[in-house]
Parts: sequence; structure tokens; C-alpha cells
Amino acid sequence: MASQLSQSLPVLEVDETSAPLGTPVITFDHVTKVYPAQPNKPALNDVSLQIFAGEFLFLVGHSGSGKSTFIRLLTREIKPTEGKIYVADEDLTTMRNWRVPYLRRNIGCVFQDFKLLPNKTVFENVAFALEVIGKSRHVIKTQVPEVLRLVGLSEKLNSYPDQLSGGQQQRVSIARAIVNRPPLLICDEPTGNLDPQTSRGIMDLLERINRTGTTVLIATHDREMVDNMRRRVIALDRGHLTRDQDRGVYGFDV
Ligand SMILES: Nc1ncnc2c1ncn2[C@@H]1O[C@H](COP(=O)(O)OP(=O)(O)OP(=O)(O)O)[C@@H](O)[C@H]1O
Repeated sequence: MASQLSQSLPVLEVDETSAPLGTPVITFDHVTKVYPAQPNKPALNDVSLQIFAGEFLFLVGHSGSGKSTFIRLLTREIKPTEGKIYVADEDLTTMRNWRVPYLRRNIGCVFQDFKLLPNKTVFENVAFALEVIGKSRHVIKTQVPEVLRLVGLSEKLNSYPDQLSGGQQQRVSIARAIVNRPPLLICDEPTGNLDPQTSRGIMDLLERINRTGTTVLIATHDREMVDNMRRRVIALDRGHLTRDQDRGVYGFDV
């Protein structure tokens, strides 16, 4: 059954015309993930790829294709069944548990549902990300207003999440994700709850963050966004990496 499935999948298309140079931030080396509940259906199946410092790329695929699994492997929420994963020079498959919080300091995460703390102000939500890693009050007082200026929310420091629009809430969550200046920003459906115009503003912001040197990986179903932006696209289909394309398009019927 599994081999029949893989035979019916498209062959991986790789655009080799302008391979990026430099240091890989992320390496997947023949990664397979099988959840015990679905032993015959790998969530990821022999995935190999590299993502380089400063790239901006989309991870696309139907529901259940393995995007969340890919992200959860990167943050070491889960471990692969087979294969190796490196983030910078760290081998996540052999990393000791005590090192995982240090890995996560280097990865900012943004989610579809913002995950803001409702009883904290905008300033406090962002400050909290620095407090939990032991940053001083001085650092917090300098960096939080600075990052909120970058995301265009200087006027909203004292507002609570429920006083903000969806787009503004997503900006707070982006500010929180980057306030510690991680080299890698992962966004899981960042525009999933937003209208097209607001989504465009969020993507502009993510591109601006990318231009400061941050590597940005966005898992999305947002066909229009992917088609308009023409950045690198990695496509998953039933756990297989089926496409890795520079200046790609969404490429699935939705
Ligand atoms: N904890 C789990 N236990 C068992 N199977 C799982 C688990 N998490 C995911 N799966 C299965 O692994 C496959 C990939 O799921 P995954 O959540 O990674 O896909 P996805 O592309 O992120 O989907 P979506 O776009 O709906 O979030 C699916 O078949 C799913 O049912």
C-alpha cells in the first residue's frame, strides 16, 4: 500500500538555477516520522532538504501533509523515527533535553491564533518573552518599545489583546517572537485568521524582518499570498517532499 502510494506521487521537482549559498540553518537528512497511532502512514517520509541563513520560504501542502510535524520536529517537540535534523550545527536527534530551551531561544514562533496572554498588556506580553529567559529590566525597557515600533504598535503599548484587531494581535505575537532576535522565525498559518488586506500587511512585516537577516519559514494554505510573493516553496504531499522551487507558486487546488 505504502509503495503504491509513493508511486502515485509526483517526482520531486527541484529548481537548481539559483541554489542559495552559505550556511544551512536547517538540515533535514532523510527524515521520517511515524506516530505510534499511525504505524503504516508516516507523517513525514524520507524528507531531505536544507534551508540557508537569510532565506524566506513557504511550506505548503494539504491538511495532513506533514507541515505541523515538520515544525514540531524543528522545535524538538518531537523526534524523528529515522534520519537526522540539524539546526545550525546542533544535531536535534542527539540533543540532550536540557539543551532544548536554548534551541528554542533561537527560534521565534508565530501561530494562527496569536496565543497572547489576555490579562497582560501589549507591552507585558512582549516583555514576558524576555522575562522568562532572565533578561534584565533594563534590556526589557529598551528592547520591547523598540520591537513594538518595528511592528507599528508604538501607540498600543498599554492596550489589552481584546482591544486590538486581529492584524494588530498578530503583530504583537510577531513582536514577541522576535524580541530576543532569534536567527530563525517559524510561522504556522500566520494569516489564517486574517482578511486579505491585513494578511498582506503581515507578510510585508515578515519580509521586512527577513531583510534584517532573519530566516523566515511560513507554513500556509494562503494560495494568493504564495502566488504573489514568488519565494522559495517547499511542498509536502502525504509526508513526501514533492516540490522545492525557487520563486514558486502554491501549486495545489484548494
Ligand atoms: N500526534 C499524532 N498522532 C498520530 N498521528 C498524527 C499526530 N499528529 C499528526 N498525525 C498525523 O500525521 C499526518 C500529518 O499531520 P500534520 O499535522 O503534520 O499535517 P499538516 O500538514 O500540519 O496538517 P494541517 O494543515 O491540517 O495542520 C496526518 O496523517 C495526521 O493525522
